[in-house]
Amino acid sequence: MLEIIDQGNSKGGAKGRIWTIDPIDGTKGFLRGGQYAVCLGLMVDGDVKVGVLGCPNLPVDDAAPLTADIGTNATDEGRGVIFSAVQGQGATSRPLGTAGLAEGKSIAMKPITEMSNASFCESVEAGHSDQGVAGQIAQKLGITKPSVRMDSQAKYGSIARGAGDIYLRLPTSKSYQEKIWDHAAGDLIVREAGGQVTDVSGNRLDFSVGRTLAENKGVIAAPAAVHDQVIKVVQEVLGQQ
Ligand SMILES: Nc1ncnc2c1ncn2[C@@H]1O[C@H](COP(=O)(O)O)[C@@H](OP(=O)(O)O)[C@H]1O
Ligand SMILES: [Mg+2]
Repeated sequence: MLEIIDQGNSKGGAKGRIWTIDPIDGTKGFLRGGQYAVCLGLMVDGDVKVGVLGCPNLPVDDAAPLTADIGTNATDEGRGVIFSAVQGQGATSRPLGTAGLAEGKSIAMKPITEMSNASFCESVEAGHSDQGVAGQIAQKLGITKPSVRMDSQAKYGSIARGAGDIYLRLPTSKSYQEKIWDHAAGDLIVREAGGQVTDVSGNRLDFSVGRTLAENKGVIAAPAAVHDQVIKVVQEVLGQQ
């Protein structure tokens, strides 16, 4: 078993087929009974081709309102969802219940017609994303609803199915490099659901440079139609830091 685990030592990079797996993403969420995700991504020549997120504590219902304690009151039948996407083929969600896997249905991001009605989705852990800066960005965009804080790539799945609006991950340190297994699946699922996923500078996440997203800082995922508007304000606020 240990030998098999030790085979997961790929350096990543721009050539070949590489699987990323995060068996428990959102470890803190798993420990506190909140959100966590089992994450799988297939990259070919540094491009994400397949993404899968198993979220056992999210409700099956794509339309369930997104709250920090989402899923806690759901029954066993009503809880557990798998998000998946294949490049060029859209994104789906399917129930992951006690009865096994059910049929998938197509998911799409929710259009934001009024920015003031939108809300952010961000990490529970203040050390993973700068919540103070997120507050300033919200204010500049005219967003008044509090951010929904949840652990793991469940955030990507939640905005991809239109339950949430915008996912912000704002660097808390200059040196931290995001890991490819924390983002590969979510990046593809959101883009296939009609979203745009970039770093804080508006550059696409680059999965071709190794085990980390060394060329990127932070993550901004939003419906394609408003992504530029969000990046502009992110840049303004970060420029003032
Ligand atoms: N300083 C930091 N900035 C951003 N992400 C960090 C970080 N330190 C750890 N992480 C990553 O944040 C992930 C959880 O993200 P989130 O806050 O969205 O739930 C962790 O995954 P694991 O829980 O798999 O270790 C870990 O890889
Ligand atoms: Mg992780």
